[in-house]
Amino acid sequence: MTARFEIQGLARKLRNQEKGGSPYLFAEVSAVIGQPERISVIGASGQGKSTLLRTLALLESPDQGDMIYEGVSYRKYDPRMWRKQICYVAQQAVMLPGSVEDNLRTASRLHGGSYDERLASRLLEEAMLAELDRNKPAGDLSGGEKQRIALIRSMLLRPSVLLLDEVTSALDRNSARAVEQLLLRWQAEEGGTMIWITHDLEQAERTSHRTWFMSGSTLLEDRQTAEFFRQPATEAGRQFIRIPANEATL
Ligand SMILES: Nc1ncnc2c1ncn2[C@@H]1O[C@H](COP(=O)(O)OP(=O)(O)OP(=O)(O)O)[C@@H](O)[C@H]1O
Repeated sequence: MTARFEIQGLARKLRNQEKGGSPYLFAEVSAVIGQPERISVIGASGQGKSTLLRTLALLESPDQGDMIYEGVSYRKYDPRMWRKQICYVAQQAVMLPGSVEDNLRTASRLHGGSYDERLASRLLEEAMLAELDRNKPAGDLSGGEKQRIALIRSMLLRPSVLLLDEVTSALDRNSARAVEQLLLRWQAEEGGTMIWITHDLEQAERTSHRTWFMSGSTLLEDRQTAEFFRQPATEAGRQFIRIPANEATL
């Protein structure tokens, strides 16, 4: 089977390397995504998770390695076309100028697609934003509202790979659960891949089949989620999810 999305030996160098330390924020990151998948990305703060996802979306350039989407290297892609397929949703949502409605429409317009009004209304409702005044200036929204509008704005592009950077971090528990359900439904219907950074390990277990654990400047474990949480393969993984070494094999 041809891989849909393949990452080969991806590396990002540190701009200011500390003496004696690794010259890389991350290196030798390789993975194959052969079919639509739900992947969670976990690891301690500062391991380069956001930078990895931003690199996958070509918002930053890799210093080494390759990324191949449906058989074509990123080097041969128009970055705009790449980002339409592989779309990054930031933790700190940035609103475009104008109203909520302008924000929802602009992404489709910028990417040369048509605006799907019905899908927009459905996603707003599922994200518990049905009552939101779409004429309101987007800059006046709360942090949690902005986060959901930014997510929906990206989903309206129907990307094949959705890169989610802690997209429920500003939400209360009910809204976060609603967004989880929205994303799970979307993935089941659209058949796309989600790669989702989260610091909420229960959320990772609930929402993903596969887990990437970043540690020691690389993708240290790439495992089925259930297996990873039952028995990490590395001491760093065990410590991260706090399983004592003598219990991990039980
Ligand atoms: N090329 C680079 N050189 C030096 N520092 C960098 C580079 N790219 C990113 N950083 C810094 O490295 C740190 C970790 O990056 P990043 O935000 O990707 O980690 P993270 O694992 O997502 O962290 P968190 O879980 O706290 O969000 C950040 O302080 C970031 O500014």
